[in-house]
Amino acid sequence: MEQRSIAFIGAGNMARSIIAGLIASGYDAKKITATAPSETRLAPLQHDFGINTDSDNLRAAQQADVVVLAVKPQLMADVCLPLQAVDFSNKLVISIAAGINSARLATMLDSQLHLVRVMPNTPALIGKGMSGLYADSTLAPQDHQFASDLLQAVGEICWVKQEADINGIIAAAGSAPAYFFLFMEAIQQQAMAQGFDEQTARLLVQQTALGAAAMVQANPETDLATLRQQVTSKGGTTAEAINTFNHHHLTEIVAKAMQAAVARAQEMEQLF
Ligand SMILES: NC(=O)C1=CN([C@@H]2O[C@H](COP(=O)(O)OP(=O)(O)OC[C@H]3O[C@@H](n4cnc5c(N)ncnc54)[C@H](O)[C@@H]3O)[C@@H](O)[C@H]2O)C=CC1
Ligand SMILES: O=C(O)[C@@H]1CCC=N1
Repeated sequence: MEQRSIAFIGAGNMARSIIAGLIASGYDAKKITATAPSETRLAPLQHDFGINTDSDNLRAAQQADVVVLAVKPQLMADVCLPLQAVDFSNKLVISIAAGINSARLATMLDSQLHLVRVMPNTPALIGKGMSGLYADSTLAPQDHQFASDLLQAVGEICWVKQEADINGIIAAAGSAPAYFFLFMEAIQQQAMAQGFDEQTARLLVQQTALGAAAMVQANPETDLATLRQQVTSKGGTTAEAINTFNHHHLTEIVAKAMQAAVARAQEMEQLF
């Protein structure tokens, strides 16, 4: 991919995940700078990936071709204010923040922006990310391509046609690793309650989750319900477990949880 200079404004979990994925995919570490107010976040990034770090957001943004906004949504306005001094006319801005829309970002930076909103997720750290991307029709094809390449370096991507769909991506992918971790925690806890030690319980759940996800990936023509049915022998053990999930309305619980994620993103759009 094109090796533009990139400044990550904010060096937390998500920036680290993307940086790790980029470096693993061969991106030039010297072209990447990450910023944060404290060395505690920056030193490990410099040590682990050999990238540049800077505590000065303005300098990093001014020197970069691509500015990735990767701070918490509630900090975005404060972080953007000094960046209003940057000339964004020849820069691509990528925001990974949940709940801050394009119009608001343009106001915060007081500029017309070449902007892509991206909703990644933390498995980007190991090249298994899932990112949704949105840009309006004014984005130049080469910026569109760069954003695609950047996120494809750390996993799969899908472009959405309307900005509002980014909130759907949050619910289905950005936040979703945590749902799977929660489910895995629950299985691990119950396996321990049934007598397995912690390590064995973890192995049981992690290998099973990996195997299930790999089966989904390996059988793109087979729908998820069929894969489930293949495990579920009539009158057997799985049927009892699935009946119990259904009895307690698992599908409705998931729907409500995803709707709550979208609602919170919409609420954040008003708050920040
Ligand atoms: N964690 C996740 O799974 C995902 C997070 N996001 C978005 O990514 C963004 C960052 O989230 P996380 O990485 O989880 O948060 P985080 O709290 O781990 O990282 C935020 C970073 O910003 C830095 N920071 C604080 N004040 C700053 C300042 N004035 N200038 C520069 N950096 C500053 C902090 O030192 C910290 O390293 C958020 O907007 C979130 O909505 C998007 C998708 C997934
Ligand atoms: O929880 C959050 O707000 C962020 C956005 C998606 C994942 N983490």
